[in-house]
Amino acid sequence: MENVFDYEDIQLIPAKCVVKSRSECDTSMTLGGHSFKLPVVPANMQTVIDENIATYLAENNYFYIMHRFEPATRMDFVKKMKERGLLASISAGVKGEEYEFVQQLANEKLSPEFITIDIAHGHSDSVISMIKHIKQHLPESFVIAGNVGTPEAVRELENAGADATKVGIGPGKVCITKIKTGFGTGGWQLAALRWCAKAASKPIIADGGIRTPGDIAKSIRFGATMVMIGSLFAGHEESPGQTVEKDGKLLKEYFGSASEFQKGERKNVEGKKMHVEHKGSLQDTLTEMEQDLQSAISYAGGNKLEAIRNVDYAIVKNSIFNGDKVF
Ligand SMILES: NC(=O)C1=CN([C@@H]2O[C@H](COP(=O)(O)OP(=O)(O)OC[C@H]3O[C@@H](n4cnc5c(N)ncnc54)[C@H](OP(=O)(O)O)[C@@H]3O)[C@@H](O)[C@H]2O)C=CC1
Ligand SMILES: Nc1nc2c(ncn2[C@@H]2O[C@H](COP(=O)(O)O)[C@@H](O)[C@H]2O)c(=O)[nH]1
Repeated sequence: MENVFDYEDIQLIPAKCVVKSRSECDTSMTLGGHSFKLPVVPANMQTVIDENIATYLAENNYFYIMHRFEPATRMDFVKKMKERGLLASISAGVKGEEYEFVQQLANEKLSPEFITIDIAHGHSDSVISMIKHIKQHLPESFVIAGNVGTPEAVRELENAGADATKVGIGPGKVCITKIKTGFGTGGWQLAALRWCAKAASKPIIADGGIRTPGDIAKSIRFGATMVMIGSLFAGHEESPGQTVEKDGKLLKEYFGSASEFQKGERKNVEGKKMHVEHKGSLQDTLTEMEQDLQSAISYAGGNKLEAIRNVDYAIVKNSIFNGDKVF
């Protein structure tokens, strides 16, 4: 590992503008042969996405990944999305019952367009075996596997058949993996992304640690095809987390998928619960992200997302915020 840095340590360097208006800049991207408006996906967590949000995103050409924490509803969810002509994008784990679920989908000829294998330590035989199981029974599904934090892991999961890998162990806002285990990419997620992206031959999804819209552009610069975001999406009026009022201010609950709140027990806890500011509508945030990304593309000197991939950058260690509050 040579240079180690994170989002706040980097600034992208502007190139000459080639557009007359930022509205000319195109933020769309493709994954698995499907085109989406933004290279952004809300985290597959229970306080970030539910069926209503998934449907809204699918109807409006945004990528989504439904979480896996209400397993009994997944089959019906896939059916409903298919009946409406919408993309079905679900998550799976690696335990025994998940193998049966995949088999059941295959028996019913229900092939979700996207399946994300979502476990904490994705560089494992259990994930490799699940990738192979999905590819055997649902060969049409695009498989995203994770989470990982090393080039070796990216290569192994790709070789096992994963169509994309998800990078990020512990950079999340409600993550306590770093504190509980001493491991992860928390604090150097952007450098880990670059490290992994250099080894990847398929798309990478950068997962966790995004705190500002500018971090999306930085992720693209360092090799991400898509960026998964939890905390910035958890506070909307549509968000599934409970709304609470504190000192006259509206807040929304956001908890980790490995938190005691999610698990219902205090075992192998690697996540916590917090409250995030109530932010209004989800579409407002998506629109703001699109505009900020259009602006980023213009600073990169192009009119498409790809322009960001080649810009120069400066490492300005921990100096960006200088105590300023961005939002
Ligand atoms: N991105 C991140 O940094 C992290 C994300 N998470 C999220 O939390 C949720 C729960 O994750 P997870 O606990 O993996 O899911 P599960 O509870 O479904 O566990 C999946 C399987 O992997 C095993 N397992 C989990 N962690 C390890 C490990 N470190 N070494 C060996 N085996 C392991 C589990 O067994 P057993 O429980 O018996 O060990 C279980 O059999 C997921 O949504 C995940 O994305 C959790 C932590 C980090
Ligand atoms: N270590 C843990 N990571 C978790 C947990 N629940 C979710 N996550 C990861 O965080 C990101 C979202 O990060 P954010 O910075 O955008 O808020 C999410 O996609 C997961 O990968 C957890 O309990 N522990």
